[in-house]
Amino acid sequence: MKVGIIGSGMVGSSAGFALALGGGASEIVLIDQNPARAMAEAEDISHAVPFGRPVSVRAGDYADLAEAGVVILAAGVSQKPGETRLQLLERNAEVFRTVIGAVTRAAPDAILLVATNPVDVMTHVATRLSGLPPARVIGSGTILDTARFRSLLGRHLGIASQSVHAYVLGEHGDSEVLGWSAARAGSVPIASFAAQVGAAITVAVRAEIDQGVRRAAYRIIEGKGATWHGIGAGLTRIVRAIAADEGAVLSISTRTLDIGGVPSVTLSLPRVITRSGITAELRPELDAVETKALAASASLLAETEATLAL
Ligand SMILES: NC(=O)C1=CN([C@@H]2O[C@H](COP(=O)(O)OP(=O)(O)OC[C@H]3O[C@@H](n4cnc5c(N)ncnc54)[C@H](O)[C@@H]3O)[C@@H](O)[C@H]2O)C=CC1
Ligand SMILES: CC(=O)C(=O)O
Repeated sequence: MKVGIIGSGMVGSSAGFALALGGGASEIVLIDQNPARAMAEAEDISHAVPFGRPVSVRAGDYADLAEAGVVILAAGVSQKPGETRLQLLERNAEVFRTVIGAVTRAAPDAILLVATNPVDVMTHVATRLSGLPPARVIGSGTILDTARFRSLLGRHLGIASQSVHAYVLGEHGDSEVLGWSAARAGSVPIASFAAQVGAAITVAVRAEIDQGVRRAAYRIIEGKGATWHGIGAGLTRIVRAIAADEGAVLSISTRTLDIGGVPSVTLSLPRVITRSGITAELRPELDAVETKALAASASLLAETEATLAL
């Protein structure tokens, strides 16, 4: 499957690198408003290919997206230290106004996979500007927050993060909701598993993991200016699910109807993803606190969407 990547900065190039090594693509086309950057990243990534599996990696223009199965959107500005994701909206909506039409004209059958922040609202923007069905316009959403949650829970419990089944819901941002009440390790509810291995999830542990997930981007941006490896791998996971028609359940963002009293808003829930895009969505069982927090996250995102003239 051909995969296009618009925006060959840290996120786009990390996704290209992870895709080249991690499978899912037979051809990767990197595009950037700075063609020299796209060419340099494509050349650098292509030098990793002999250590992995065969895949063509090159820089290109929009015409080179013809017959792409997925186009990743990673163009735009990222947060400065202390800046929230939502503060990027106006600048990145302007970028999408120039990019989305060019992508859909060149690759009308591609699934759009949005990474640019604020990713939920940018997925809404991409859906409106492209006119594509929401099932084919997917935001990476909370796939990264879910990975952070699983990683910290796995570390606390002394097990592989792959054996933790837990999701972060709602906004990929400050109002996100950690789904503690539905979390499982193996097939066991997380509190029971924690008690059985002598690693109780106390109020303090829970608060530390919550902040570990919710504040991760701020900490990393403070230390190295931006985040890119986690999202590069997360985008690759989504592309693989599409390319292999997996039916994987991933926490990803798309248009969501009737959530927390909000009729329509773009946010993350666990969703089934196949070659056709999103084919089903799951409403996890939440306790009263989580239900209220998800409603607040949905309202905040809907209010933000409403500020846009599209
Ligand atoms: N969804 C997620 O979980 C994450 C999202 N991000 C977001 O991804 C986006 C990209 O971040 P970085 O790669 O770190 O930024 P970056 O500044 O390294 O790269 C952005 C690239 O976009 C290009 N670009 C800008 N306007 C363009 C246009 N009109 N057409 C083509 N290319 C254009 C720039 O030339 C630049 O190379 C940001 O919005 C950031 O907040 C970052 C990390 C995680
Ligand atoms: C930057 C960003 O959105 C993240 O790392 O979560």
